[in-house]
Amino acid sequence: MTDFTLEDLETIVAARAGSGDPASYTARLKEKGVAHAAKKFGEEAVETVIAALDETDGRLASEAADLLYHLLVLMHLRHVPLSGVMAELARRTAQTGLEEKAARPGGAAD
Ligand SMILES: N=c1c2ncn([C@@H]3O[C@H](COP(=O)(O)OP(=O)(O)OP(=O)(O)O)[C@@H](O)[C@H]3O)c2ncn1[C@@H]1O[C@H](COP(=O)(O)O)[C@@H](O)[C@H]1O
Repeated sequence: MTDFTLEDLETIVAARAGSGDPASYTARLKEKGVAHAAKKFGEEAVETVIAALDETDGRLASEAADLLYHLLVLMHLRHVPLSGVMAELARRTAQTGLEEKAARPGGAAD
């Protein structure tokens, strides 16, 4: 159990992205831009799927960690704070997932 939160990681990502430190992977992602960060996120998503289907729980946790880190970098580069995502998730708790899906534009349940 750890008390480390996604908000903590978001703060680290913001600091490292703006650090200009040549040793920082986050700063390097920022230099390469949103399209590159989005591509990296997509790669990590695929690796998470593969781990979910075929690998150990430990490997899945590791790939999920890569995925969440890359999501936070992508959100930072697009200036969308985690608090905005949490507010959207909080709003959705008022209904079930299928009700929320049906309420989306063109989102009738399948
Ligand atoms: N949580 C992470 C984290 N998760 C994954 N990664 C990096 O994401 C990369 C993913 O691996 P890949 O093989 O897909 O990519 P790669 O081949 O290394 O890189 P590319 O050349 O393909 O871009 C690895 O380099 C990992 O080190 C992370 N890099 C940083 N963090 C956090 O960000 C903090 C700041 O890191 P720096 O910005 O590097 O100081 C760290 O202390 C951590 O808390």
